[in-house]
Amino acid sequence: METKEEIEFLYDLERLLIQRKQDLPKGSYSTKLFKKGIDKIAQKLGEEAVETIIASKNKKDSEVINETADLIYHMLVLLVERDIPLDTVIQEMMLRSKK
Ligand SMILES: N=c1c2ncn([C@@H]3O[C@H](COP(=O)(O)OP(=O)(O)OP(=O)(O)O)[C@@H](O)[C@H]3O)c2ncn1[C@@H]1O[C@H](COP(=O)(O)O)[C@@H](O)[C@H]1O
Repeated sequence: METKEEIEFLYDLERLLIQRKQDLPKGSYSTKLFKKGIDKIAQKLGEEAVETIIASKNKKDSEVINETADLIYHMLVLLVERDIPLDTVIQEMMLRSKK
């Protein structure tokens, strides 16, 4: 299973989202979310979670994968909005795995 490249991609995306939040370039969906703020971002995360749940029950794997990708993207946007590094979440999960 490939892991390093995929995890690196998530960190690259986190860095890109931090840039989006700082620069707010036009035509960027992330800019739109950062301009609207935490209420909109949290709402989108909730919607994507519900869509993932629905897909998991009666849809093809490809739809579950699509919805999960939307969910993870919006989760990263939420973490960036809150200035919480992805690292700190992963470190919390690593702590749990040692218990
Ligand atoms: N991974 C994603 C990603 N996943 C989902 N989405 C967007 O999330 C939206 C979800 O669709 P919806 O129908 O729920 O939302 P909508 O109707 O477009 O918008 P709302 O009015 O509901 O907010 C779509 O517009 C998708 O394009 C994403 N937008 C961006 N990225 C990544 O973020 C990077 C930066 O993107 P920009 O900020 O757009 O340049 C891209 O290169 C990608 O790697």
